[in-house]
Amino acid sequence: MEATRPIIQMIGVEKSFGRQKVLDGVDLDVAEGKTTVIVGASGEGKSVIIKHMLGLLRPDRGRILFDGRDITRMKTRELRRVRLNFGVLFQGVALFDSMNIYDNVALPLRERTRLPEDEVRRIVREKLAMMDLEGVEEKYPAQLSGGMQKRAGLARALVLDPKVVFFDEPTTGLDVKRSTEIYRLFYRAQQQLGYTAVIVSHDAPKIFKLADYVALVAGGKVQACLPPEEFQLSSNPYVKDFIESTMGTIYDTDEFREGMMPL
Ligand SMILES: Nc1ncnc2c1ncn2[C@@H]1O[C@H](COP(=O)(O)OP(=O)(O)OP(=O)(O)O)[C@@H](O)[C@H]1O
Repeated sequence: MEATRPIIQMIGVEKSFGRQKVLDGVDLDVAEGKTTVIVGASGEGKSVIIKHMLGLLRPDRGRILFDGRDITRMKTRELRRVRLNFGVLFQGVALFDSMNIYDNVALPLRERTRLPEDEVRRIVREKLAMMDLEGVEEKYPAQLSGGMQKRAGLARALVLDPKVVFFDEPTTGLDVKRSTEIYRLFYRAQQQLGYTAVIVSHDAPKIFKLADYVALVAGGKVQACLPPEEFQLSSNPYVKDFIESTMGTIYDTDEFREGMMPL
């Protein structure tokens, strides 16, 4: 894979909540235009890492750079401008129930830009089409399936053409078919729009297919950030543990069983 420059860098980031030290020197480069998937056991600090990248949490120590600029030292106004580069889809961040899908997706454009309504309409339709959601503009969130709601949320996250899209637990609550659909559309949209993706996921090892890099968070640090094939061969003990604990899932998949048949 060709080397790409990091669009986000975390350097020696430490963070405690009370007496609990969650991040103990996190170093992580997020490669521009690529997909970095953050994995790790529950409670290891994956979401805390994302919140630092977004500037929602400030580190006790260390720096976080976006495009080479230290966001930990920015004033609120400057940080707000930086955040215009980010699209966010968090677990549990729902659409507004009282607005139809069109208005939900149009909201960031109306709040953050002064585009005329016909331009807003063009962009909203384009993003909904990208998520295979034509014809739902007038519907309200409650009238859509869980998978469609997530896709509408993704359309909204993409509406300002962000440089980086953060996706925390994208498929929570969805069955295998619907979660595969989300990943497929996410991948297709990324091919078209070229954004950098940072995904927190429990879908290992399935998610490895989507990843350019897999970053494992354990023991307060990023233990490894490697392309999936190298990640699976890493000799780092935390990575080996993680791979072993997810191996069960690998053995359970159809592809694996089919692959084993000839033996
Ligand atoms: N604002 C906060 N105040 C206090 N503790 C927090 C706060 N945010 C996170 N924590 C703690 O930090 C730890 C890491 O949380 P985090 O949500 O990042 O884990 P995670 O790896 O994303 O877990 P999961 O996979 O279960 O979502 C947890 O013990 C959590 O309770």
